Amino acid sequence: MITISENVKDAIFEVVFEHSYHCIVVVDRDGIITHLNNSYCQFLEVKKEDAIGKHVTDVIENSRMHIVAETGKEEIAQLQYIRGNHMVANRIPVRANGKVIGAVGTVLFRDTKEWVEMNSHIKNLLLEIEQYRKQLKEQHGLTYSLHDIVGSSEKINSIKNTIKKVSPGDVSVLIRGESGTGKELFAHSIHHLSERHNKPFVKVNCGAIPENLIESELFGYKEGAFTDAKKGGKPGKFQLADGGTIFLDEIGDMPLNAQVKLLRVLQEGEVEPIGALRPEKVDVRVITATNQPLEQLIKENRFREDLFYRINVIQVVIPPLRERVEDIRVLANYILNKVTKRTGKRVSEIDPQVMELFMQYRWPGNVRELENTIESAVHLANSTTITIDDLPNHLQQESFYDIENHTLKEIIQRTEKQVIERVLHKVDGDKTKAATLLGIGKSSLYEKLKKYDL
Ligand SMILES: Nc1ncnc2c1ncn2[C@@H]1O[C@H](COP(=O)(O)OP(=O)(O)OP(=O)(O)O)[C@@H](O)[C@H]1O
Repeated sequence: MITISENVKDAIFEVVFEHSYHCIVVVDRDGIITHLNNSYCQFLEVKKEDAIGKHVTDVIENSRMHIVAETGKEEIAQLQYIRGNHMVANRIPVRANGKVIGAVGTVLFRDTKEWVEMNSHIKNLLLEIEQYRKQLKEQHGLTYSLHDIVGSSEKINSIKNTIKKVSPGDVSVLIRGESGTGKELFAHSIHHLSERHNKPFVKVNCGAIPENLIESELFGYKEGAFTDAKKGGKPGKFQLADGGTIFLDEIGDMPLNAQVKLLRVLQEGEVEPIGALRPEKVDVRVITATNQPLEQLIKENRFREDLFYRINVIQVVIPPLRERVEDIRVLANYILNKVTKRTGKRVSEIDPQVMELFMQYRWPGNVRELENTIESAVHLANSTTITIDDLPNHLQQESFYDIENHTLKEIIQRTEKQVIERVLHKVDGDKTKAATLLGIGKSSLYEKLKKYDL
């Protein structure tokens, strides 16, 4: 390991601190300024010797440095209004031997002009990227492939293998699974791996189209077919997907009359637009998805049995997230990475306690719910780690009392362990303060720390 002598360290500090164009301030644990660089002095129009030794709030407007020095929670890219300007401030706690001993603050843009210029530059770049994305999507009509399906469980790997086998060719695939399990993602992947990959992928949510419009949406209409019909008519989703794949989501919600027409497409390869004199040929692969018990709908005469056999040539069943707990860790980290890249927030970790909660929770909304939970936690997080406090209340509570899988004793012990961990975190590991807050004796706290290996 290379060791750097104290002299060299001082020289580096001098260059970074004094010759930086950014404004830098350092405070101690009580919020007293110990260092203020020349850039900051000039900007504030204060003399260094007058500022050092004063409380930071007496020298810098709207400062929160003293708060960061107390809580130990960093604050990144926060707007701070100083001397008539909106600045971007970063406040980072300084720790020694595990304790917060102060904080360093930097201000990135000394005037709004620099800031506005930088902002509009970034906005332009983002717009450009968005434009390219749109073009790509228009050309290919799809966004996901098998590589985007994350998971390490046996179940997911076996589904991926099935997908690889059935993707080439035109066989119809029925994808079943609860909401948010990734049915659309798998449908995209099948298209991506098929010979049709550079032709359109068209998604139709059968549950979202009013019953009286579904036929014209799916099969189109001809000019003059009805009073409000557009001049020149309108192609249906099947015509738009010609040569490619149509993904019929929520197929169980399709009305019976549209089911008859769909069967015809599957049997004859023909669609009949409303008002057309004769059917039109289309070449479309059909992938369907549902969360409904189609067999039950057949018994109730709400779904055609002959259609069921046509769409159900290959069936892919995606298990709910709670039945493949092994995927949760890898999915959560993948989603965290995706969200932070998109938002630019510096949150890089998920607290082990949170991960434990994620593994216990039942995830009724599956991967979509996990995505939403992590996205909101990233926005709420005050540090680089997602903690329990950043999670929605219902999740904290429900997972605390998972009565189906744990005895009362286990729940009480886990609750006790989690409460102690949270209190210790709050008081920065100070055991005396923790015992007082918990209302127990210090020796009792030590016993519990030993018991729970904390
Ligand atoms: N295995 C996975 N790896 C990565 N992302 C996933 C995975 N499964 C689901 N997702 C993500 O979860 C979200 C929900 O997935 P998707 O829309 O495909 O679910 P769905 O089953 O079609 O839901 P619904 O039935 O409500 O339409 C999407 O943002 C998707 O990218």
